[in-house]
Amino acid sequence: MDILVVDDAPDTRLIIKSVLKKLGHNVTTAEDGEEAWKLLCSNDEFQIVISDWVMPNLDGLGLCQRIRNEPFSKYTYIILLTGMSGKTNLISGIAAGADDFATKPINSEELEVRLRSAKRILDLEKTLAFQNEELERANKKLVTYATTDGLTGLYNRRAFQEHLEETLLFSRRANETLSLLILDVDYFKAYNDTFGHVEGDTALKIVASILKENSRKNDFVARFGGEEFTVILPNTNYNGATLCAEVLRNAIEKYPWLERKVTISVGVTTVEHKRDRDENVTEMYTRILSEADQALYRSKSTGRNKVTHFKPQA
Ligand SMILES: Nc1nc2c(ncn2[C@@H]2O[C@H](COP(=O)(O)OP(=O)(O)OP(=O)(O)O)[C@@H](O)[C@H]2O)c(=O)[nH]1
Repeated sequence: MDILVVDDAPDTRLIIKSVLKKLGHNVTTAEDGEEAWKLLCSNDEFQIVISDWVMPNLDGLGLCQRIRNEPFSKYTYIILLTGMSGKTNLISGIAAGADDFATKPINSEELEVRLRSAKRILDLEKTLAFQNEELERANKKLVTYATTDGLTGLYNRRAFQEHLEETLLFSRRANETLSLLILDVDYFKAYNDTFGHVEGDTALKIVASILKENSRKNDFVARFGGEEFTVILPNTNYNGATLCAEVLRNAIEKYPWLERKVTISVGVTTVEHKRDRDENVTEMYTRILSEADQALYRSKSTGRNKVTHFKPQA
């Protein structure tokens, strides 16, 4: 193991170093807590620190506290050396973060036994750290699976609803305008029927990447389901939303489609947070989705490949 020995007495440093070397460890020495601290900060390989208690500059207790307050990537096992006796010292040593104690003068057998128990603890720490990392990785994967659409890689409907509800609440609090687009591929049943489902899937993937590429970083692009997509436009007013929708519609129309030109119809709604003061978030969500949907229906029924903004009934 890599061990840092800290003691202001040169004799003690030498004795401990030679005992540890005989036991097969790599040893570095420091004259006091400050020197030890510098070494620890520049080298994260030290697994164990064996430190004297009373030293000039920074003593053993102070060194312990610094190590415990610093989020080193790996656990450092600390053995405090002491000529002192009595419970009070032991308690303050443990409170400062020491793992074990050894009394001076050093006895090589005692040190060997204490290092064996240190190794057990360090191995356990390593296993725990590994398991934690694995858990974190698995959690991240789960979150990604739960919020991502498998075919297009866009956010899925669940993530969309969650994000829209959050954005609605935020925009209402901040009194900001927000817009929502619903985009639906035109005559997609015919596309599938003519070219098959695999080609249909490819077309949906292309549509998804065009939407993503032509949206701003803050816009939230999702696959709502089937051949239907949604884009949340935070802090965007009526004119801005119409412009964004036109950009997306146009980008899809202009794409050099191989099989057959694909177009989309778009429904747009803009939330000003005037009519909805008393609504809860689910009511707001349902209302604005329905508004965008009504606008989409108008785009479909008046020719497709067009953008329609929702107009509230007078
Ligand atoms: N290839 C493929 N097709 C899908 C997927 N999800 C939905 N579809 C198809 O999309 C088609 C949607 O058809 P409709 O709802 O009738 O709408 P449309 O033919 O696009 O007509 P309009 O929307 O009125 O222009 C259906 O044939 C679905 O099977 C998918 O993941 N992959």
